[in-house]
Amino acid sequence: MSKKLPLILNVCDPGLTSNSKNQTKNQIFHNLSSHAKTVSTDMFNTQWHALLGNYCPDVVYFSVLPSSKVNIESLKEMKNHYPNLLVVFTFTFSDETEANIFSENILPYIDIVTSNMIDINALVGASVDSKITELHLLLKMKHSSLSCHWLIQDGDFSVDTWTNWLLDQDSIVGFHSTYLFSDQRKKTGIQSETSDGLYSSFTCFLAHGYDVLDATTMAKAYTKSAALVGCPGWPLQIENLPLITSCINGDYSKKIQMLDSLKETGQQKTDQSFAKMDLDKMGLYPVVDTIDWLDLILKQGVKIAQLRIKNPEDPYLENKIQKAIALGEKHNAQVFINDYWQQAILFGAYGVHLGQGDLDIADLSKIQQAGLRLGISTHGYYEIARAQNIQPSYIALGHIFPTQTKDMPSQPQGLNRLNHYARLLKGKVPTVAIGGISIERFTDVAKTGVDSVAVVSAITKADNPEEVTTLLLSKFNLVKAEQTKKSVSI
Ligand SMILES: Cc1ncc(COP(=O)(O)OP(=O)(O)O)c(N)n1
Ligand SMILES: Cc1nc(C(=O)O)sc1CCOP(=O)(O)O
Ligand SMILES: [Mg+2]
Repeated sequence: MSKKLPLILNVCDPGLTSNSKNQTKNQIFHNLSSHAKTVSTDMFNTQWHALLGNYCPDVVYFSVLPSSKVNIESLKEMKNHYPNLLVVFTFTFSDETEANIFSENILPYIDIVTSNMIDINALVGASVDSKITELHLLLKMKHSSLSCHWLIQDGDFSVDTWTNWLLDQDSIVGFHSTYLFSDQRKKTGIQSETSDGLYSSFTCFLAHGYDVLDATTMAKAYTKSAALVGCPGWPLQIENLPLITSCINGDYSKKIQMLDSLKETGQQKTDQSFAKMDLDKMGLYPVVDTIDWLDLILKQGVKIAQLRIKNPEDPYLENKIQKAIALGEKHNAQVFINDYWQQAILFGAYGVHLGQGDLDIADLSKIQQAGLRLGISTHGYYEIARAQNIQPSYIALGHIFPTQTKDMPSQPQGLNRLNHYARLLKGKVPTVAIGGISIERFTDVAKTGVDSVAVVSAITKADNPEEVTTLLLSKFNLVKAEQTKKSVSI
């Protein structure tokens, strides 16, 4: 059965529905496997009910001129009828009155505003050289303008750095890409062309069901490859992911310098990569919470495992970490310690596994300088881009299926996305799939090409854990042997 393509209702001003800008947008929708129905603002105003009634779009995308007359009542009724429908609106500033109409009447019905830095500065009365943190504060002060997301296009021709900012009430995230345009393209106003490409591809990724952070990450990757090669499809090159600087859901007072200085300098990728893994020893990756479990699985021949103790008050924590390291050495296996990076360094562990939240707190340089491997959890493209900037020893991709082992704030990724992630990262950084991977699902997960498949309950809840461990080891080896055979015969 073929999968239904996501649908975008593309609302443009009359006269713009058939121009070349719109052709470029339609090309992007097509390249990114989305359907778009393009209608004029007039048509939206008078017929939105019929347009949405036939079959409901995933996103309504308004890319209209400042003079455009989007009917506020229609917008309001639409949002009341379809509260979950995502509405993206490109804001362009014309004058103070238009800006106030936008803020007071249109903004409450929009989920994501896309705009450029100059127009946003004008909207909030900021000077052109305002820092992003100042702009964020001004937007917060202005009405309830940060109840939605703002995707802002910034850029500096002089250093070929293209930055987008994603703002909401408590967060500032910077997405930075550096690439060269020819002088000719610069002269012909490439900036607006780039914003259109970015917003249109962003809308497609939203329509595919990605959240705003993932959709922005992918739109940046798409527009970079469009600038470099012309007409790309689904982004598959890790080099095109943006560099990311962020302060999510928190007080950014300690990060002001890092967030603001980027606007002038662009961010440098860290020049330290973490120690490499032995790829031949990846494969079945059990994650366990006791030394007994670790002993059991290592005795079955497992060569990569993790000690994950979630009680930091455990009186025997240090002793257990030391035992885990010793067991790893005895069995010549790669044993990672979850969370406790200081103790892992102190006792000379093979590696440490950290989550995204830990990345802001842990001293990554210390871990890297001590020669420990680093594994990082991710749950989508944004976190992958963030992890990739750190050049870890492996990237974990979770959670693939619903899991009972841990409360997850994110949605299960599924095999389709895992396939994309595995292709994106193949040969660049080793990958580990985790989350809800049962014995029955194990082979399908291994077939995506990930380097390791991590399991908790498949082993720890099994009637016969030794037997299941050897079964999963042999399942992985079988898939690997088939993949090697295929790659040799190609
Ligand atoms: C291999 C692997 N992948 C992901 C995780 C999850 O780590 P984290 O996000 O830090 O969450 P906790 O495990 O600490 O609850 C992992 N431990 N191992
Ligand atoms: C510890 C953990 N981290 C996850 C992530 O997605 O980051 S999922 C997970 C639990 C995996 O357990 P099970 O194999 O029993 O589903
Ligand atoms: Mg952790």
